[in-house]
Amino acid sequence: MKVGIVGAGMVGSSAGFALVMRGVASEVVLVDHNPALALAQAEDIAHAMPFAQPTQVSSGDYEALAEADLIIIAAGVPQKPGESRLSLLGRNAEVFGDVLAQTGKVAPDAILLIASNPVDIMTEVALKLSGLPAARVFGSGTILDTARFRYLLGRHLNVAAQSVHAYVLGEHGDSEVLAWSSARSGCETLDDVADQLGRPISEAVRHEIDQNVRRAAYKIIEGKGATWYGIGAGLARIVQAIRDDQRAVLTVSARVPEIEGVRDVTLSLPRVVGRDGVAETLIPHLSYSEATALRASAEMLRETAAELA
Ligand SMILES: NC(=O)C1=CN([C@@H]2O[C@H](COP(=O)(O)OP(=O)(O)OC[C@H]3O[C@@H](n4cnc5c(N)ncnc54)[C@H](O)[C@@H]3O)[C@@H](O)[C@H]2O)C=CC1
Ligand SMILES: CC(=O)C(=O)O
Repeated sequence: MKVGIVGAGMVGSSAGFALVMRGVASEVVLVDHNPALALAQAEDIAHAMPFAQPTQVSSGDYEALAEADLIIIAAGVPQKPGESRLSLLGRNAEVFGDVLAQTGKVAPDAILLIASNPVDIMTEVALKLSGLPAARVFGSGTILDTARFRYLLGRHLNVAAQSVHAYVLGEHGDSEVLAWSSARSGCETLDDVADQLGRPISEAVRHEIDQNVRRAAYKIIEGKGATWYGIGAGLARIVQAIRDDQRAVLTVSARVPEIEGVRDVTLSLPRVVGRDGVAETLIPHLSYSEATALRASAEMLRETAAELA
Protein backbone atom coordinates (compact mmCIF):
# COMPACT_ATOMS: atom_id res chain seq x y z
CA MET A 1 0.00 0.00 0.00
CA LYS A 2 1.34 3.44 -0.94
CA VAL A 3 0.70 5.99 1.81
CA GLY A 4 1.27 9.71 1.34
CA ILE A 5 1.65 12.04 4.31
CA VAL A 6 1.09 15.77 3.83
CA GLY A 7 2.57 17.71 6.74
CA ALA A 8 5.88 16.24 7.83
CA GLY A 9 5.96 17.87 11.26
CA MET A 10 5.63 16.01 14.55
CA VAL A 11 2.36 14.23 13.76
CA GLY A 12 3.10 13.41 10.12
CA SER A 13 6.60 12.12 10.82
CA SER A 14 5.43 10.07 13.82
CA ALA A 15 2.76 8.50 11.65
CA GLY A 16 5.45 7.71 9.06
CA PHE A 17 7.66 6.15 11.73
CA ALA A 18 4.78 4.10 13.15
CA LEU A 19 3.83 2.85 9.66
CA VAL A 20 7.38 1.68 9.07
CA MET A 21 7.82 0.05 12.50
CA ARG A 22 4.45 -1.69 12.16
CA GLY A 23 5.07 -2.76 8.56
CA VAL A 24 1.78 -1.37 7.37
CA ALA A 25 2.81 0.26 4.07
CA SER A 26 5.02 -0.78 1.17
CA GLU A 27 5.76 2.87 0.44
CA VAL A 28 5.59 6.07 2.50
CA VAL A 29 6.00 9.50 0.86
CA LEU A 30 6.31 12.66 2.96
CA VAL A 31 5.30 16.04 1.51
CA ASP A 32 5.55 19.41 3.26
CA HIS A 33 5.66 23.02 2.17
CA ASN A 34 9.08 22.92 3.80
CA PRO A 35 10.72 20.32 1.49
CA ALA A 36 13.95 20.28 3.52
CA LEU A 37 11.96 19.17 6.57
CA ALA A 38 10.17 16.44 4.61
CA LEU A 39 13.49 15.17 3.26
CA ALA A 40 15.12 15.17 6.69
CA GLN A 41 12.19 13.31 8.26
CA ALA A 42 12.16 10.74 5.44
CA GLU A 43 15.89 10.10 5.84
CA ASP A 44 15.66 9.82 9.61
CA ILE A 45 12.76 7.36 9.38
CA ALA A 46 14.51 5.36 6.64
CA HIS A 47 17.53 4.88 8.90
CA ALA A 48 15.32 2.73 11.17
CA MET A 49 14.83 0.27 8.28
CA PRO A 50 17.23 -2.46 9.45
CA PHE A 51 15.21 -2.61 12.68
CA ALA A 52 11.81 -2.21 10.99
CA GLN A 53 9.70 -3.73 8.19
CA PRO A 54 10.81 -3.27 4.57
CA THR A 55 9.23 -0.03 3.35
CA GLN A 56 10.29 2.52 0.74
CA VAL A 57 10.45 5.89 2.47
CA SER A 58 10.92 9.11 0.51
CA SER A 59 9.93 12.76 0.32
CA GLY A 60 8.85 14.82 -2.64
CA ASP A 61 6.43 17.31 -4.06
CA TYR A 62 2.76 16.58 -4.66
CA GLU A 63 3.58 14.71 -7.89
CA ALA A 64 5.22 12.05 -5.72
CA LEU A 65 1.78 11.23 -4.29
CA ALA A 66 0.52 9.92 -7.65
CA GLU A 67 -1.14 6.53 -7.22
CA ALA A 68 -1.19 6.80 -3.44
CA ASP A 69 -3.87 4.52 -1.99
CA LEU A 70 -4.25 6.68 1.08
CA ILE A 71 -3.11 10.15 2.12
CA ILE A 72 -2.77 11.22 5.73
CA ILE A 73 -3.20 14.98 6.13
CA ALA A 74 -1.34 16.36 9.14
CA ALA A 75 -0.51 19.79 7.70
CA GLY A 76 -1.25 23.02 9.50
CA VAL A 77 -0.69 24.59 12.86
CA PRO A 78 -0.83 22.80 16.22
CA GLN A 79 -2.16 24.29 19.49
CA LYS A 80 -0.04 26.57 21.63
CA PRO A 81 -0.17 25.96 25.40
CA GLY A 82 -3.71 26.70 26.67
CA GLU A 83 -5.17 27.03 23.17
CA SER A 84 -8.19 24.88 22.20
CA ARG A 85 -8.27 22.77 19.05
CA LEU A 86 -11.21 24.75 17.71
CA SER A 87 -9.17 27.96 17.76
CA LEU A 88 -7.02 26.50 14.93
CA LEU A 89 -9.96 26.30 12.55
CA GLY A 90 -9.46 29.45 10.46
CA ARG A 91 -5.74 28.88 9.96
CA ASN A 92 -6.03 25.18 9.11
CA ALA A 93 -9.04 25.62 6.83
CA GLU A 94 -6.84 27.91 4.73
CA VAL A 95 -4.06 25.30 4.64
CA PHE A 96 -6.59 22.65 3.55
CA GLY A 97 -7.68 24.79 0.60
CA ASP A 98 -4.12 24.57 -0.70
CA VAL A 99 -3.48 20.92 0.25
CA LEU A 100 -6.74 19.45 -1.07
CA ALA A 101 -6.39 21.27 -4.40
CA GLN A 102 -3.02 19.57 -4.85
CA THR A 103 -3.95 16.08 -3.66
CA GLY A 104 -7.11 16.18 -5.80
CA LYS A 105 -4.99 16.68 -8.91
CA VAL A 106 -2.43 13.93 -8.29
CA ALA A 107 -4.37 11.27 -6.37
CA PRO A 108 -8.08 11.99 -6.83
CA ASP A 109 -9.21 8.55 -5.64
CA ALA A 110 -6.98 8.13 -2.60
CA ILE A 111 -8.66 7.63 0.78
CA LEU A 112 -8.09 10.77 2.86
CA LEU A 113 -7.29 10.30 6.54
CA ILE A 114 -7.38 13.63 8.34
CA ALA A 115 -5.33 14.34 11.47
CA SER A 116 -5.09 18.16 11.53
CA ASN A 117 -7.15 19.89 14.20
CA PRO A 118 -9.92 20.60 14.87
CA VAL A 119 -10.10 17.18 13.26
CA ASP A 120 -13.89 16.80 13.02
CA ILE A 121 -14.35 20.12 11.27
CA MET A 122 -11.24 19.63 9.13
CA THR A 123 -12.70 16.30 8.00
CA GLU A 124 -15.88 18.13 7.03
CA VAL A 125 -13.77 20.68 5.11
CA ALA A 126 -11.85 17.89 3.35
CA LEU A 127 -15.08 16.10 2.45
CA LYS A 128 -16.44 19.25 0.79
CA LEU A 129 -13.21 20.20 -0.99
CA SER A 130 -12.42 16.70 -2.27
CA GLY A 131 -15.89 15.77 -3.54
CA LEU A 132 -15.11 12.16 -2.53
CA PRO A 133 -17.73 9.87 -0.99
CA ALA A 134 -18.03 10.20 2.81
CA ALA A 135 -16.73 6.66 3.37
CA ARG A 136 -13.36 7.67 1.87
CA VAL A 137 -12.79 10.90 3.80
CA PHE A 138 -12.58 10.51 7.54
CA GLY A 139 -10.61 11.76 10.49
CA SER A 140 -8.61 10.10 13.23
CA GLY A 141 -11.29 11.57 15.50
CA THR A 142 -11.25 10.11 18.98
CA ILE A 143 -8.97 7.17 18.19
CA LEU A 144 -6.41 8.83 20.47
CA ASP A 145 -8.90 9.71 23.23
CA THR A 146 -10.22 6.14 23.14
CA ALA A 147 -6.63 4.89 23.48
CA ARG A 148 -6.06 7.23 26.43
CA PHE A 149 -9.28 6.02 28.07
CA ARG A 150 -8.37 2.33 27.62
CA TYR A 151 -4.84 2.93 28.84
CA LEU A 152 -5.97 4.75 32.00
CA LEU A 153 -8.70 2.20 32.77
CA GLY A 154 -6.22 -0.64 32.24
CA ARG A 155 -3.75 1.04 34.56
CA HIS A 156 -6.39 1.52 37.25
CA LEU A 157 -7.68 -2.08 36.98
CA ASN A 158 -4.20 -3.54 36.47
CA VAL A 159 -5.22 -5.31 33.26
CA ALA A 160 -3.83 -4.84 29.75
CA ALA A 161 -5.21 -1.81 27.90
CA GLN A 162 -5.77 -4.21 24.97
CA SER A 163 -8.29 -6.09 27.14
CA VAL A 164 -10.29 -2.99 28.01
CA HIS A 165 -13.14 -2.20 25.62
CA ALA A 166 -14.19 1.39 26.10
CA TYR A 167 -14.88 4.23 23.70
CA VAL A 168 -14.74 8.01 23.54
CA LEU A 169 -17.38 9.54 21.24
CA GLY A 170 -18.27 12.90 19.73
CA GLU A 171 -15.76 15.71 19.25
CA HIS A 172 -12.03 15.11 19.44
CA GLY A 173 -11.88 17.94 21.90
CA ASP A 174 -13.30 19.50 25.02
CA SER A 175 -16.90 18.26 24.52
CA GLU A 176 -15.97 14.60 23.95
CA VAL A 177 -17.99 11.90 25.70
CA LEU A 178 -16.44 9.01 27.62
CA ALA A 179 -18.91 6.14 27.24
CA TRP A 180 -18.52 4.73 30.75
CA SER A 181 -21.82 2.83 30.68
CA SER A 182 -20.68 0.49 27.88
CA ALA A 183 -17.07 -0.03 29.05
CA ARG A 184 -16.18 -3.71 29.52
CA SER A 185 -13.31 -6.07 30.27
CA GLY A 186 -13.80 -9.77 29.67
CA CYS A 187 -17.54 -10.47 29.94
CA GLU A 188 -17.98 -7.99 32.75
CA THR A 189 -19.15 -4.43 33.07
CA LEU A 190 -16.54 -2.05 34.37
CA ASP A 191 -18.03 -1.94 37.87
CA ASP A 192 -18.13 -5.75 38.06
CA VAL A 193 -14.51 -6.07 36.91
CA ALA A 194 -13.45 -3.34 39.32
CA ASP A 195 -15.24 -5.12 42.22
CA GLN A 196 -13.76 -8.52 41.34
CA LEU A 197 -10.27 -7.07 41.13
CA GLY A 198 -10.65 -5.03 44.29
CA ARG A 199 -10.07 -1.77 42.42
CA PRO A 200 -13.35 0.11 42.72
CA ILE A 201 -14.09 2.99 40.41
CA SER A 202 -15.20 5.68 42.83
CA GLU A 203 -16.51 9.08 41.72
CA ALA A 204 -13.04 10.50 42.41
CA VAL A 205 -11.37 7.86 40.20
CA ARG A 206 -13.95 8.47 37.46
CA HIS A 207 -13.35 12.21 37.60
CA GLU A 208 -9.58 11.79 37.50
CA ILE A 209 -9.71 9.46 34.49
CA ASP A 210 -12.17 11.76 32.71
CA GLN A 211 -9.88 14.75 33.19
CA ASN A 212 -6.77 12.79 32.22
CA VAL A 213 -8.44 11.83 28.94
CA ARG A 214 -10.17 15.15 28.20
CA ARG A 215 -7.24 17.36 29.26
CA ALA A 216 -4.40 15.07 28.05
CA ALA A 217 -3.44 17.23 25.08
CA TYR A 218 -3.35 20.43 27.19
CA LYS A 219 -1.12 18.78 29.78
CA ILE A 220 1.30 17.27 27.26
CA ILE A 221 1.46 20.51 25.24
CA GLU A 222 2.38 22.38 28.45
CA GLY A 223 5.23 19.92 28.96
CA LYS A 224 6.66 19.39 25.48
CA GLY A 225 4.89 21.73 23.08
CA ALA A 226 2.84 19.17 21.13
CA THR A 227 1.62 15.56 21.13
CA TRP A 228 2.76 13.06 18.51
CA TYR A 229 3.50 9.46 19.55
CA GLY A 230 -0.05 8.48 20.49
CA ILE A 231 -1.61 9.90 17.34
CA GLY A 232 1.20 8.52 15.16
CA ALA A 233 0.43 5.01 16.44
CA GLY A 234 -3.31 5.59 16.08
CA LEU A 235 -2.96 6.69 12.46
CA ALA A 236 -0.87 3.61 11.64
CA ARG A 237 -3.55 1.42 13.31
CA ILE A 238 -6.23 2.93 11.06
CA VAL A 239 -4.09 2.42 7.94
CA GLN A 240 -3.56 -1.22 8.92
CA ALA A 241 -7.32 -1.76 9.22
CA ILE A 242 -7.71 -0.42 5.68
CA ARG A 243 -4.77 -2.26 4.14
CA ASP A 244 -5.85 -5.63 5.55
CA ASP A 245 -9.57 -5.00 5.09
CA GLN A 246 -9.88 -5.85 8.79
CA ARG A 247 -13.33 -4.40 9.40
CA ALA A 248 -11.93 -3.29 12.74
CA VAL A 249 -14.18 -1.26 15.04
CA LEU A 250 -12.41 2.05 15.61
CA THR A 251 -13.62 5.45 16.77
CA VAL A 252 -12.95 7.61 13.73
CA SER A 253 -14.63 10.84 12.69
CA ALA A 254 -17.02 10.72 9.75
CA ARG A 255 -20.31 12.14 8.54
CA VAL A 256 -23.42 10.61 10.10
CA PRO A 257 -26.91 11.43 8.76
CA GLU A 258 -28.32 11.74 12.29
CA ILE A 259 -27.14 11.25 15.86
CA GLU A 260 -29.08 12.15 19.01
CA GLY A 261 -31.41 14.30 16.91
CA VAL A 262 -28.60 16.26 15.21
CA ARG A 263 -28.48 15.87 11.43
CA ASP A 264 -25.51 15.69 9.06
CA VAL A 265 -22.68 16.08 11.49
CA THR A 266 -19.08 14.83 11.42
CA LEU A 267 -17.90 13.27 14.67
CA SER A 268 -16.57 10.08 16.16
CA LEU A 269 -18.62 6.96 16.71
CA PRO A 270 -17.50 3.34 16.63
CA ARG A 271 -17.01 2.57 12.95
CA VAL A 272 -16.27 -0.58 10.98
CA VAL A 273 -13.11 0.29 9.02
CA GLY A 274 -11.95 -1.79 6.06
CA ARG A 275 -10.56 -1.62 2.53
CA ASP A 276 -12.86 1.15 1.33
CA GLY A 277 -12.67 3.24 4.48
CA VAL A 278 -15.66 3.58 6.78
CA ALA A 279 -18.00 0.67 5.97
CA GLU A 280 -20.51 1.02 8.81
CA THR A 281 -21.36 3.20 11.79
CA LEU A 282 -22.39 1.49 15.02
CA ILE A 283 -24.90 3.69 16.85
CA PRO A 284 -24.22 3.30 20.58
CA HIS A 285 -26.73 2.71 23.38
CA LEU A 286 -25.81 5.33 25.95
CA SER A 287 -26.94 6.34 29.41
CA TYR A 288 -29.16 9.42 29.61
CA SER A 289 -26.29 11.71 30.64
CA GLU A 290 -23.95 10.33 27.95
CA ALA A 291 -26.63 10.76 25.28
CA THR A 292 -27.24 14.34 26.45
CA ALA A 293 -23.52 15.08 26.32
CA LEU A 294 -23.21 13.52 22.85
CA ARG A 295 -26.09 15.65 21.61
CA ALA A 296 -24.38 18.78 22.95
CA SER A 297 -21.09 17.78 21.31
CA ALA A 298 -22.86 17.09 17.99
CA GLU A 299 -24.78 20.38 18.14
CA MET A 300 -21.60 22.34 18.79
CA LEU A 301 -19.81 20.66 15.86
CA ARG A 302 -22.79 21.14 13.56
CA GLU A 303 -22.96 24.86 14.40
CA THR A 304 -19.21 25.34 14.00
CA ALA A 305 -19.24 23.62 10.61
CA ALA A 306 -22.23 25.71 9.52
CA GLU A 307 -20.43 28.95 10.42
CA LEU A 308 -17.58 27.93 8.13
CA ALA A 309 -19.85 27.09 5.18
N1 LIG B 1 -5.97 14.29 15.49
C1 LIG B 1 -5.22 14.22 16.58
O1 LIG B 1 -5.48 13.41 17.48
C2 LIG B 1 -4.05 15.12 16.68
C3 LIG B 1 -3.93 16.16 15.81
N2 LIG B 1 -2.88 17.02 15.88
C4 LIG B 1 -2.89 18.10 14.91
O2 LIG B 1 -2.03 17.77 13.82
C5 LIG B 1 -1.60 18.97 13.18
C6 LIG B 1 -0.10 18.95 13.00
O3 LIG B 1 0.52 19.00 14.26
P1 LIG B 1 2.13 18.93 14.38
O4 LIG B 1 2.65 17.88 13.49
O5 LIG B 1 2.45 18.89 15.82
O6 LIG B 1 2.53 20.35 13.79
P2 LIG B 1 3.91 20.73 13.09
O7 LIG B 1 3.96 22.23 13.09
O8 LIG B 1 5.01 19.97 13.71
O9 LIG B 1 3.72 20.20 11.60
C7 LIG B 1 2.81 20.76 10.71
C8 LIG B 1 3.46 20.75 9.35
O10 LIG B 1 2.52 21.21 8.39
C9 LIG B 1 3.27 21.86 7.38
N3 LIG B 1 2.41 22.71 6.58
C10 LIG B 1 1.78 23.86 6.96
N4 LIG B 1 1.08 24.35 5.92
C11 LIG B 1 1.24 23.49 4.89
C12 LIG B 1 0.78 23.46 3.55
N5 LIG B 1 -0.03 24.41 3.07
N6 LIG B 1 1.16 22.42 2.77
C13 LIG B 1 1.97 21.46 3.23
N7 LIG B 1 2.45 21.45 4.50
C14 LIG B 1 2.09 22.44 5.30
C15 LIG B 1 4.32 22.65 8.16
O11 LIG B 1 5.42 23.01 7.35
C16 LIG B 1 4.69 21.66 9.25
O12 LIG B 1 5.83 20.91 8.93
C17 LIG B 1 -2.09 20.12 14.08
O13 LIG B 1 -3.27 20.68 13.57
C18 LIG B 1 -2.35 19.43 15.41
O14 LIG B 1 -3.28 20.09 16.22
C19 LIG B 1 -1.91 16.87 16.82
C20 LIG B 1 -1.95 15.81 17.70
C21 LIG B 1 -3.05 14.89 17.75
C1 LIG C 1 -3.26 17.66 20.14
C2 LIG C 1 -4.34 16.70 20.19
O1 LIG C 1 -5.32 16.82 19.50
C3 LIG C 1 -4.25 15.61 21.12
O2 LIG C 1 -3.17 15.24 21.58
O3 LIG C 1 -5.30 15.06 21.50
